[in-house]
Amino acid sequence: MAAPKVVSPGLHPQLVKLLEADTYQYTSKGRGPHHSLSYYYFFSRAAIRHLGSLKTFCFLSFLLIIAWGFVSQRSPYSTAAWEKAVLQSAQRQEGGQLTVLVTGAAGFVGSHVALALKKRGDGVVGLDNFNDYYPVELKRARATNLDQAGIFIAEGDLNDQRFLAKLFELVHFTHVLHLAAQAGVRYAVKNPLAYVHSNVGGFVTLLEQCKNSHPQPAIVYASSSSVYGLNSKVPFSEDDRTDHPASLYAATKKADEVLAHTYNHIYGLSITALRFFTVYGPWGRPDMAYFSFTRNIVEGKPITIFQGPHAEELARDFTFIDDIVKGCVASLDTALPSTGSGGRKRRKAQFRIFNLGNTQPVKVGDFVSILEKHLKKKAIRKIIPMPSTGDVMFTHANVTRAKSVLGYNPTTDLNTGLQIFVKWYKSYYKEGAGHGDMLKGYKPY
Ligand SMILES: O=C(O)[C@H]1O[C@H](OP(=O)(O)OP(=O)(O)OC[C@H]2O[C@@H](n3ccc(=O)[nH]c3=O)[C@H](O)[C@@H]2O)[C@H](O)[C@@H](O)[C@@H]1O
Repeated sequence: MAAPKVVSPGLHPQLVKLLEADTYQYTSKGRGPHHSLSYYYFFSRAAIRHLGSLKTFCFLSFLLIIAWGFVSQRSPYSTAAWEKAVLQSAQRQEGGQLTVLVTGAAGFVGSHVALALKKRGDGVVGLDNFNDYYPVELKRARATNLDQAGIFIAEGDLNDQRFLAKLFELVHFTHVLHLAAQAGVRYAVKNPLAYVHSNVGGFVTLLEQCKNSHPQPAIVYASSSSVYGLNSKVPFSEDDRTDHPASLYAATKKADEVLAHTYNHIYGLSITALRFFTVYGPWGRPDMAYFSFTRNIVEGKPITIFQGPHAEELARDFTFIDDIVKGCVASLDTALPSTGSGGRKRRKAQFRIFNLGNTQPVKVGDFVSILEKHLKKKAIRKIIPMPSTGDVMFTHANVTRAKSVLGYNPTTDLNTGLQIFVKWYKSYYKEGAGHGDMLKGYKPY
């Protein structure tokens, strides 16, 4: 088939020839190497035909150059300064053995573990999209702490393949600690697709990147106690059923576990899932009950305490952040290397699942009493029926496996942990410290 003949006023004949050849390649034989040039050519020709002058063509070209400059400005990861910051952050110090990409590094657990790794000399690069699920100022403040410790957080979305590819091209990560997620059980009713986007789409994009890397990193990632769903066998053990989730959030975390298994099975990625049990502590998440209850008690506002269908109290195996950090670090240290290369596994790779809980469930009413004691203020308690937004009645971790393989041994009871949290909360939000308005207008889900 012959290429269509076109009239192109104002263009050099050589250029016309090149463009027409390329246009032909694009329209009749699939995508040619210069197809964006062809789009531009068609667009320009149409403009010239309709507006009728070379001046118009020049003006459009000028606009295109400005627009291109704007687009490339919006990709911070294409700058030399960005690359330098990533490389510096990835440098190991004396005593450091690992080079770790921490996703969700501006988040609660991510910021704590990133600091712990950096402190012992590991190379650490953070990744976070700084979404506004809860006040971004708190994430920025955590990022400032990391920055002061020499940890750079690359800002971008996990679903952005180019962004991930660029990071992995610059740094050979030995490990990925994947903690970025759309968190929160109840918010999933309001915005289910945010969970699918981050927890499923983002996770698969990351796994794809890891599988394609040479060498492949070992992956440790955050699952959740919520995968036990309606399980009634206590305490929860890793081999218990996890096929009856009570929330869409839990369903996406369960999806992560099965997706992880697939990538381990086909591509030889070494993968460890950590089922966290209601983690709390300083620099925590404002959407969680310990944080939002504290705020309401301090401000003299009522708190809502959920109750089961037969007036039973709900209970959680609240776990202090320092214990979780130790569990994460031990998981990284005991992770075996991945075994795949070039899209195939060479041999079977490590696949592990651990509960990281405190092993001592506490009823929500008792947990509020401990808060009252440390805040030296009574809560205005409103007992309401548990809404049908995905909560489960209780959680309780069996950590035998984590104990024997990771040496995991939770040591902070709820009384001590909440005392530490309240101390942090008061110092952080005190008047005049610049953080007073950080949560203004924010309502947890
Ligand atoms: O362990 C987990 O897997 C999960 O722990 C928490 O989820 P949750 O246990 O629901 O934590 P909170 O939202 O802090 O709730 C703690 C307890 O307070 C109760 N609650 C919460 C909010 C409220 O207004 N009233 C109330 O009684 C909840 O039902 C729950 O029993 C986290 O939010 C999840 O991201 C995490 O995956």
